[in-house]
Amino acid sequence: MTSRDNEEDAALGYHDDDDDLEAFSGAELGSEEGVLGFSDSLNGEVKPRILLMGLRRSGKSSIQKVVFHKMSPNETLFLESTNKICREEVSSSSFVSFQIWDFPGQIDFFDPTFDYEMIFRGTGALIFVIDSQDEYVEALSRLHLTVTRAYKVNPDINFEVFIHKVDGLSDDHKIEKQRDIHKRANDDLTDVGLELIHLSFYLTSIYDHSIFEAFSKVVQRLIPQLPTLENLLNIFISNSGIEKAFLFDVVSKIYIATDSSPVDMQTYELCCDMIDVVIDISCIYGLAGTEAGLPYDKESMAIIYLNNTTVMYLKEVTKFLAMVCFLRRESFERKGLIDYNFHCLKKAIQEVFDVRIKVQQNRKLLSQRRWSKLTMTNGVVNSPH
Ligand SMILES: Nc1nc2c(ncn2[C@@H]2O[C@H](COP(=O)(O)OP(=O)(O)OP(=O)(O)O)[C@@H](O)[C@H]2O)c(=O)[nH]1
Repeated sequence: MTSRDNEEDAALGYHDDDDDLEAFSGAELGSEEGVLGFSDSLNGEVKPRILLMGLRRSGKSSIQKVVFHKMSPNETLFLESTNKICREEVSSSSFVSFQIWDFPGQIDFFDPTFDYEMIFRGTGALIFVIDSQDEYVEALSRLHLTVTRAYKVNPDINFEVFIHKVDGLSDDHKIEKQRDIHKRANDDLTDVGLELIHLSFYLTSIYDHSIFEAFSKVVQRLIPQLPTLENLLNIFISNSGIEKAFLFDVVSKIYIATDSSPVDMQTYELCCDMIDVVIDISCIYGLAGTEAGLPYDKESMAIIYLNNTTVMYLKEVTKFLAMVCFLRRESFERKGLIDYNFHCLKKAIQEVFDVRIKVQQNRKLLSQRRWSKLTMTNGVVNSPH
């Protein structure tokens, strides 16, 4: 934990969910022969922060538990109200690596012990959850207050609004609610001359895949390498006769990149189901007796023939990432070509990671040099560690 973290903890009295962290221990960064090894170089990295905010009982903790802890939606009925800020590290891969802060219901911005400036300064995305099954007037005024405060401290935050619990609404009703919330929230910002602030809206529910899809978009916007990954996937599919390809984080089923053709919900759901099948079968029949963790490795791959002449193909990319693609049966006859192109794609992704690692190392070196200069001028010669 960095000194900055310690400072923040003291300011917040936050609570590190040990169990939660344990659940992710298998998904921490680590190097292993044959897989991308990122641990050393990224240890000193400050991870982008995602804040989960919203009124009490809007569904914040449920979202976190369902997406990152595989909790079944029904179990969330028994979740207790959060009364402290819960912070959790998610480090499934070098690309998907961030902290989630789950806030208890209302945050009092006027409480002097709550240093919101410090919190917003290091934030990458702020997710504001609105319960669509409830009256949302109060939620909208909270959203406005939160967004305007956060924007003043850090204008680079991505503001994401989850119109949540839409499972109880008809399709027409959903669209109507989204339009109304969108209009009111933007009108409020325009009234105070802050129309520059961009809010993104998502209709979500923990009872279907919409919450995973929305979270995927939130995470993607925090990945600086996204355009490069998209480009690589475009090149890959156009040279392999593939119709659609996704790069998935296997643990959370968040897709961190896809080619530039539009994503439809059904395709995304099929990919999630395929990952579940692969992991479930591997849990039962593979890797017996090995240490607990994800039964997913270099050999992991799966082919599913659908009854509409489409083939789904899953292959391991890194310890935590999988490529899932859709193609026609005729195209799959050239599996050799696809595998060769996949090999090139994997190498290219490795290079993207390597550049990131070099940048991180340079930053680390630079800060070490600055540190030693500082200690020398103070007449103390200490090692930075
Ligand atoms: N129908 C429906 N219920 C949901 C959904 N998400 C969460 N809930 C329910 O909403 C209730 C409140 O969820 P929590 O996750 O505890 O809400 P919270 O925002 O963390 O609440 P606080 O900790 O008090 O701030 C629970 O009973 C959940 O089962 C959803 O997508 N659909």
